[in-house]
Amino acid sequence: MARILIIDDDADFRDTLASTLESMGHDVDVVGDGHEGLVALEQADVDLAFLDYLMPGRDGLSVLRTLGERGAPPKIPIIMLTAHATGENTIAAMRYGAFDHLTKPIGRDDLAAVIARARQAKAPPAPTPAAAPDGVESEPLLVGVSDAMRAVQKTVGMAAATSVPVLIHGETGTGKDVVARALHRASARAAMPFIAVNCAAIPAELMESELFGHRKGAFTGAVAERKGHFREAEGGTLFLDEIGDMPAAMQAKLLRVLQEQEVVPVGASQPVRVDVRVVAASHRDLAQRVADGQFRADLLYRLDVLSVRIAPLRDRREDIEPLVRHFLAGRKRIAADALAALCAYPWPGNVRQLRNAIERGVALSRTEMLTVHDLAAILPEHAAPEDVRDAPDGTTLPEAVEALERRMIRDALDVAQGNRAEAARRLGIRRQLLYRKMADYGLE
Ligand SMILES: Nc1ncnc2c1ncn2[C@@H]1O[C@H](COP(=O)(O)OP(=O)(O)OP(=O)(O)O)[C@@H](O)[C@H]1O
Repeated sequence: MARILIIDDDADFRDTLASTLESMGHDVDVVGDGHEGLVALEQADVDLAFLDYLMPGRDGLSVLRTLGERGAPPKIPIIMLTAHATGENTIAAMRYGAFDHLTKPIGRDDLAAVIARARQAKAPPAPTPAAAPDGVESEPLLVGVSDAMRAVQKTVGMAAATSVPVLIHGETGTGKDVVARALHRASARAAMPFIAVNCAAIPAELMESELFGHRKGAFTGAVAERKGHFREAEGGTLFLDEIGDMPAAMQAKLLRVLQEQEVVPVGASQPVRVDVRVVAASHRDLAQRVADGQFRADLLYRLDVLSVRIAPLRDRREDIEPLVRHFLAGRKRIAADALAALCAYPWPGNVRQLRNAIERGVALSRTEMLTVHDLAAILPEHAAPEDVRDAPDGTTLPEAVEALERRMIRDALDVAQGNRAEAARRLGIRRQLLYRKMADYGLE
């Protein structure tokens, strides 16, 4: 049995949660706003608390934040509850020391599970009291509602309260850069620079000077002093993308910088101290690169203090709809069948490909609603299933016929190398009909 505090302004929700918890054998205290909640958290002798996010006056985030600023970060696990989880409020809650961030309504099994986890936990890690920027809700950056993306958001929030290195894994286009930026923005370094460097794009011989800088005259072409990305990022975050492509000699130098917290500019005799949080990312399997002798194991351990794994988009299809709406940004609406097709598509290029597809759709469609007809232009590969029996459940006969027609027309045009008269002949239809269908399906 635990003693549990509920802080929520919604009386109905509060009472239902309280009676559920009581029926599970717990002792429950309730308060109805953030001010009382703060007092209760500082004074009451409870084992854990459920804290509502949106409350008039002092909201849940402000309660957590104030505890941190008063130097009394939550000593007990505090579970943030919200009806509207966003990447931003998830990151912010975890950043300020929430034990977990859950969405309402919360079922009995989930309640039991989180209480068990919270009771096993030791004191939650103290968040750094320095304030992150205001307006956490201003610009949604890390969009996604899937369990996989919620886990990423929570890790980003927890990592933001520290300055340790973070290693981000994910296929190309999954959002590694977005995660690194969200981490920086949620951290106490937010007002300082965020510098992103693509290690794969820098020639090996220039990398040392790019990262650590050089003195004037250090080598031919060094006509002026250069600071280098580490020093440009002073006080902030340096994002080293495609770290797996870093040449071996640079890996050794980077390891030393991480160990010593100082860089030696090319041509300089004295090291310069740096205060930089390093976030690295790779689309390669770095453990495999270590096994292949292409990446230093000691550097991997240094970088991989906290890991964030971003799943490919095809493995978190629940994120497609919120991403589509985020990228449309209100410029157009989208028809249900078009959305369903986008959700079914495998997205080998992940979120980047989805974003580009939406941009193309917005540019190429003349109506204010994107329909399934626009998809042929958005996704050139948007093909009908090879066998109509493979069509997703719920496909109607007209949709199946349309998909088949579209594929046959495209194939005939391919075989006829774009010659429409020839394609019409192969299809056994008149040229005018082919033209009309091509226009209907956006195949021109
Ligand atoms: N969760 C997300 N919410 C909003 N936008 C996203 C999200 N994930 C990715 N994007 C968008 O998708 C595009 C690709 O993301 P990003 O550049 O971060 O991918 P990446 O994994 O760093 O790619 P690469 O491996 O090529 O470096 C960007 O335009 C980014 O804004």
